[in-house]
Amino acid sequence: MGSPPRGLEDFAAPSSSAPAGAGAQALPRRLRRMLSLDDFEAAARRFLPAPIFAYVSGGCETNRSLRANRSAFEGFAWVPRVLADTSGRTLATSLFGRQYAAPFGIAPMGISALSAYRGDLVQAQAAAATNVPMILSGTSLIPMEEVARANPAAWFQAYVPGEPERILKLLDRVERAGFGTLVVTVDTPVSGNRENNIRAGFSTPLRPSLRLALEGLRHPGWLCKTALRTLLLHGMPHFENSQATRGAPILSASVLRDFGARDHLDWQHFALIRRRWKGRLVVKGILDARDALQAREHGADGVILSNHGGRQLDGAVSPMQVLPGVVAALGDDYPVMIDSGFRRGNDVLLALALGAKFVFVGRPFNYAGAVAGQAGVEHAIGILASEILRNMALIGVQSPAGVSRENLFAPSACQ
Ligand SMILES: Cc1cc2nc3c(=O)[nH]c(=O)nc-3n(C[C@H](O)[C@H](O)[C@H](O)COP(=O)(O)O)c2cc1C
Repeated sequence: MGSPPRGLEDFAAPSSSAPAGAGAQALPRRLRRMLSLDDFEAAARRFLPAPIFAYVSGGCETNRSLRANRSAFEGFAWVPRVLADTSGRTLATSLFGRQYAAPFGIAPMGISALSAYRGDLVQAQAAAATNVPMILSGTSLIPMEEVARANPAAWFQAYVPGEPERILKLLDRVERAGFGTLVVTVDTPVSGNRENNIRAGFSTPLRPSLRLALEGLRHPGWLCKTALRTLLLHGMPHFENSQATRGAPILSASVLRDFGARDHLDWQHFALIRRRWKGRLVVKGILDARDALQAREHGADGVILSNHGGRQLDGAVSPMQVLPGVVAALGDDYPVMIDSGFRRGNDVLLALALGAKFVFVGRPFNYAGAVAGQAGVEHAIGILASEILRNMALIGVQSPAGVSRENLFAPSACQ
């Protein structure tokens, strides 16, 4: 213990194509103490005003799904193979015809530029530098055009508006901005009951209050490096990307958001999107194999199994629990991706062993951007990548795609 995490390249076999990120360069001191993704959470808890930390970290109601997302991994165990010569192992992973440097990417997170200075850009640039995918949230605060310029390979996530006309206008804007992959999030017909946010004094838009002001003053690092810097250099942030035109400001006395009703959306709306959107189309927020089949039948190029990080339906099953059934229904070739609760390289490998093609990670990258900007996100990516690379050697496989149920103890238990 005590030594800083070694950079990814130190762990990579010479022939492996690993993300750059936390490579050979000396790490800033504040990052040397970040040995695992959870360390970023502890650092962000200190750095961020309590209402903002609560918004990022929280689930909803009793946090049952939030907890289940972590405990879902407990039921699996590896049976490693030995003397398997893994010296040539690589993290390189193909998805949608593109080779990424690792089998994971950054999940879409709304208002990331509130916790980290230019948060969406920071995530996009870190993803570009390390060659992993990053999904820009539809409730982000930096114009999508700017993020696409910084990372032309970034994906865009939409909470599609309720009216067909507004859906089409948004799609046209996303296409003009240059995004090639659209992710449609479908687990938010209404917002989850985030009473934890209310208790912590958080709302969107943020309402100015004495409590918020005091919290800002008690966190001078965030106040100066994120909040005031943003206001001085870029003005009041707005919801930039929820629709074809700029939306409401993030700080406003009125809590009215301009998203409108979405609980009437159905597969016909999705069919409309498919007809208009010529690029790659991914559905995020699926937990039932029947919905995954519907998505494929309606022309989706892939699905992301997700319970929204435990932020929507409290008690929703963890995606890891339904993954084997969904993969069985869709077959081994269809891109089934997954998120919610992934914190370790081990978690990523478990999902791949059960048939997922790719994993997305949310909160840790948000925390990493908050406490250390782009370098922080790159370091977090490097940590996760090095954990996967190390465990591949310990399990005895050459590539992330090389793990399978055969590497798991009692694989029948996970059907
Ligand atoms: C702060 C925050 C904001 C989020 N905003 C969005 C969003 O705008 N769109 C979306 O599809 N999912 C959103 N999510 C869900 C994530 O994309 C992802 O499903 C979830 O965070 C994965 O769980 P994890 O944080 O445990 O890795 C958000 C999650 C968090 C933590």
